[in-house]
Amino acid sequence: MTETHVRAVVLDIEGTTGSASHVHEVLFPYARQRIANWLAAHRGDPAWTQVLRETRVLAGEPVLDEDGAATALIAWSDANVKAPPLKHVQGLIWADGYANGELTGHVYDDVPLALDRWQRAGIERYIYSSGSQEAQRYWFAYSDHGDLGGLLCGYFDLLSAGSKREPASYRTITDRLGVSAEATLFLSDVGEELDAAASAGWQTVAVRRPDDPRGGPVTGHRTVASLQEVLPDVPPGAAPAAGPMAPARTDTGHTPGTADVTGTTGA
Ligand SMILES: CSCCC(=O)C(=O)COP(=O)(O)O
Ligand SMILES: [Mg+2]
Repeated sequence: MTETHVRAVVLDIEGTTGSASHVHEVLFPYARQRIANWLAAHRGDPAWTQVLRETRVLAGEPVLDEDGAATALIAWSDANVKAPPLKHVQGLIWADGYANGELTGHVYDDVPLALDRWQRAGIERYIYSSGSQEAQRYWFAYSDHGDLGGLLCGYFDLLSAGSKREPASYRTITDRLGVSAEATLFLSDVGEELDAAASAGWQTVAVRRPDDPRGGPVTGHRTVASLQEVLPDVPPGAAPAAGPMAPARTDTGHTPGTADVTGTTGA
C-alpha cells in the first residue's frame, strides 16, 4: 500500500505537531504548580469530584483526600506518567491559561499547510494524543498559528482510545473512523506507538523534528523531518475533493470543547 491510498491521517501532538520542549518546559510546569490551587478552588464542583474519583481509582486508595490527590497528581506529573486523571486536570488548568492569554499551543509551521493540503485532497484528519481531548482542542484552537480547529475532524485520547503503545487502541480508532486500517496513516515521534499502530495494520511514518535531541531515524519506520514530506501532491488552490471526511469547521469562532465531530462519537 502506498501513501496515495490513505483516507485518514492520525497525528500525535508532542514531538510531531508541536515541540516536546514546549510541552515539558512550559505546559507541564504550568499545570504542576497550579494543581493544588485548582483542586482547592474547584472543591465540590463536578470536575473536582471526577478528578478525585479518577485519582483514587488509579492510585488504588479509595479514601484519598484532596491533599493526597494533589500529591499523587504531582508525582505523576514529575514522572511523566500518562495517567488519565493527571491528563484530565492538566487539560482543565491549561484551558484557563489559554483563555487568559498565558498559553498558546506550539505548532510547527508545516502543520497547518499539511492539514490544509490533506483536507483539499479529501483525507480525514484526526489527533491522537495522551493529552485529554479538551487539552488537544485548546492546543489547536489557541495555537501560535491561530485557530486550527477547523482543519481537524476529531480527537482521540487515553480515555476514548486507550494507551498509545497498545495495538488494541488503534483498532478502537479504526472502528470509530469507519476507515480501513490499511488506509489510515499514523504520524508520531515514538517508535513504540508506531509499532503498535503497524501491528493494528495501519501505515506509519515517523516524525523526527530537527530540534529533537534524540536525532536520527526511528527504527523500522520511514522517518521525515517535516509533514511537508508526507502525502499527496495537491496543487495550491485546488478545489476541496469530495470524500468521506467530515465537513471541516472553518469558522474562527470555533469553541473548543464543542466540536460536533470528535474521537468519542466517531466521524
Ligand atoms: C495538548 S496535549 C499535551 C500533551 C500531553 O499532555 C502529553 O502527554 C503528550 O502526549 P503525546 O501523546 O501527544 O505525545
Ligand atoms: Mg509524541
